[in-house]
Amino acid sequence: MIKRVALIGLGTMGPGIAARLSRGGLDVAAYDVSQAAIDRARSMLEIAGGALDRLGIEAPTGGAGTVSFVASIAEAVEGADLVIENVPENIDIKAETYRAVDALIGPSVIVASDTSGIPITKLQAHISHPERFVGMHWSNPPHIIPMIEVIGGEKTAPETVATIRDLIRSLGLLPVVVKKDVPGFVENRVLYALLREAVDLVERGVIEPEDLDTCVSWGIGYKIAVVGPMALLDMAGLDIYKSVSSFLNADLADRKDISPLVLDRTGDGKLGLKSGEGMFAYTLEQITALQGERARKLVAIRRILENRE
Ligand SMILES: NC(=O)C1=CN([C@@H]2O[C@H](COP(=O)(O)OP(=O)(O)OC[C@H]3O[C@@H](n4cnc5c(N)ncnc54)[C@H](O)[C@@H]3O)[C@@H](O)[C@H]2O)C=CC1
Ligand SMILES: Cc1ncc(C(=O)O)c(C(=O)O)c1O
Repeated sequence: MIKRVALIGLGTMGPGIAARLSRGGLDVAAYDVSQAAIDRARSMLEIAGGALDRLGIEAPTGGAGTVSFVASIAEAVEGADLVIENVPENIDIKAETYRAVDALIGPSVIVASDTSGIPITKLQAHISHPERFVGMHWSNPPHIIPMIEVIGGEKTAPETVATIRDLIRSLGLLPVVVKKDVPGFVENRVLYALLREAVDLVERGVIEPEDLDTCVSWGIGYKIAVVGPMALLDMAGLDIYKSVSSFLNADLADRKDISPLVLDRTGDGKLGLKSGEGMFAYTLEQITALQGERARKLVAIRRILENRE
């Protein structure tokens, strides 16, 4: 049974994951190399807790778990049943983290990565018990989005996948087991197909960025939360999809490299909210307001989708 979790990496994803796991009754030992990240994570925990309250997510009968911030990987993994790695999406940084963890844990401890899409088979090569290594891909913001992908690599034992799937279920979340270890798994393959087309349309001057967002959010986005793509095909009619895809598929963006628009912005340090400018420019007040508004609306929509409103 999983009761104690070591969480390594407290950037964008870590604090929300810690908040959700502890609300579900687990004890989390959280570690980051950066003191600034730890300080930020402390305040994020409180904000995430507020969102969980508004979602009506209560602690189990045994009570909520704890979150403790610790000063080393060794302290984090001590007594842990599960290690969740949340360090940057860079195979070298992840591999170094696994090597550090590997030397400190017993063979029964499961190591999970929140990688956005590096194949699990590649990552598990850096650990001495690859059968206990698994992908556990949360979606941002992780304390609010209930779906989590579970991915086994070539050497992952089926029991490891089942343990993580059951843990997610026991927390009242929605596990989706991905059957093949393809890059990007499923969520990000679909998201990145959409993002490639969206960036391409803006880059080619087909539409302004603000109008692209209105089109996708109020068109596809609004309905896709209610009707998934497979059900959408049935509602539209497969005959329509057949006709449109017969001429449209050949015209869709299919670039294999990173778009010049994204390379230019990142080259200028324009990374989005974290740097104050990306596709759009933001003041500090706008960033705070935007994050609050995102949480408020996602909570409200989730309550409706769960038939709780
Ligand atoms: N940002 C997103 O929307 C999502 C990201 N992910 C994935 O989750 C992982 C983490 O992503 P983010 O939170 O966005 O990254 P981030 O860059 O915001 O945070 C990473 C954190 O790891 C820390 N770190 C770096 N090396 C470390 C080490 N050796 N030991 C301990 N801490 C270390 C950094 O100080 C930083 O606070 C990545 O694999 C990413 O692809 C998954 C779902 C969504
Ligand atoms: C742009 C982008 N990339 C990756 C992810 C992820 O799920 O890993 C997300 C997300 O929203 O969670 C994302 O927006």
